[in-house]
Amino acid sequence: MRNVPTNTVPLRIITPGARRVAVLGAGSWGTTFAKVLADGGADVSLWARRAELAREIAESRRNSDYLPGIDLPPNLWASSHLREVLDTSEMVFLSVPSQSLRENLRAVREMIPAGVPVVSLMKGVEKGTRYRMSEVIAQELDIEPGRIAVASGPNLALEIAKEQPTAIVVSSSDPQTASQVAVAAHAPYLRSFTNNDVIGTEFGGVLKNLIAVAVGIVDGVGYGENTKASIITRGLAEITSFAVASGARPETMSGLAGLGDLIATCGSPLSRNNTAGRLLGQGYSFEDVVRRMNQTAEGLSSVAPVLELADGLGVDMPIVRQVAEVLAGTMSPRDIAPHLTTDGDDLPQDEHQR
Ligand SMILES: NC(=O)C1=CN([C@@H]2O[C@H](COP(=O)(O)OP(=O)(O)OC[C@H]3O[C@@H](n4cnc5c(N)ncnc54)[C@H](O)[C@@H]3O)[C@@H](O)[C@H]2O)C=CC1
Ligand SMILES: O=C(CO)COP(=O)(O)O
Repeated sequence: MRNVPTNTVPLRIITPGARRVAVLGAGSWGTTFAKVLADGGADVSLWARRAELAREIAESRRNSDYLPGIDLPPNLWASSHLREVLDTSEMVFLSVPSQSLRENLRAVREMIPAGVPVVSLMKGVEKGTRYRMSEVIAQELDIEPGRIAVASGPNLALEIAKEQPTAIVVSSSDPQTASQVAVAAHAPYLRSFTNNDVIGTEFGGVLKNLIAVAVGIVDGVGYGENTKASIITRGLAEITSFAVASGARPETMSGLAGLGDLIATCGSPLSRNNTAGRLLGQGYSFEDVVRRMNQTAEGLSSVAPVLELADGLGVDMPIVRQVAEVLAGTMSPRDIAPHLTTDGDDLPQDEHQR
């Protein structure tokens, strides 16, 4: 990170008439999304946990640890003080690691302006409780579901920060909230769609991470495109079964938040989940992988709660189960070929059977 003087006061630019939005979490996605919102015309305040990062963003318009080489726009301001960031905001976006969401919400509960939409940008499930992020938000902020939205899609942060065009879907049970958020969450390089399938949109983002870990594992082992394509295809069938059994619509899983994100995450070395899998496939232990990753790989935390949910739903998830075994060290990465592995009792299996 660049050294910036500590005795200067970052300036916040206020544009008359501009929408004022807050983003909590200044990692790669929170900062990129703050840029999207600012490029879409909003005045954005971004909360960074570390004061030196807030200062770097506000003064140098850079987040050099997470988004090296990216210039941030002048209407994006940052602070490490939650109250300053949330004050007068008309919309709040949340982008902290999923396992820390509940504690962060407890800290801001009293500061979020009444009646404003609250939007999850996160792709995880809470360990222990197995709640989706929108459920944690509803519980901790005690707000009606129609005020909550989730946004998901093929959204590798660094590509978007470089203004490479992509799309995202904003979902809420209240179509007005979804539209309001989608209007704010756009930029010349990011097109926002809407839907009202919150469960599918959220689970799409969670589940594709697990398939990306599996693809990373076989990549690390040295297997080629057939293996990866088979895992992606059977992975889509597996995550669709899970999501539909949870109440999602199947078409959401073939949309941006499902198939779209699956392709992006499974195919890119920028994906942290894919990278974590590749390290496992190369023989690193789970502990080594966690030590080497200095960014959030949500899939590693979501495996256990997703499998617990699958058990309750009676849905078989062979790929995710084998990822769990590799993580636990009870299966060699070389043996992960979930589309091929069977005890033989259930052959032949109809490809379209769920
Ligand atoms: N990076 C990406 O391309 C995308 C990420 N996401 C999702 O966004 C969420 C955030 O991930 P990233 O920004 O990528 O992670 P990151 O690892 O880049 O940044 C996480 C940020 O949270 C901070 N943090 C760590 N522990 C915290 C705590 N206990 N309380 C508050 N802040 C804490 C870190 O200091 C860091 O600034 C995840 O759920 C991820 O799945 C969604 C779409 C794209
Ligand atoms: O969600 C993402 C892309 O849509 C980012 O994936 P990773 O968290 O694996 O980097």
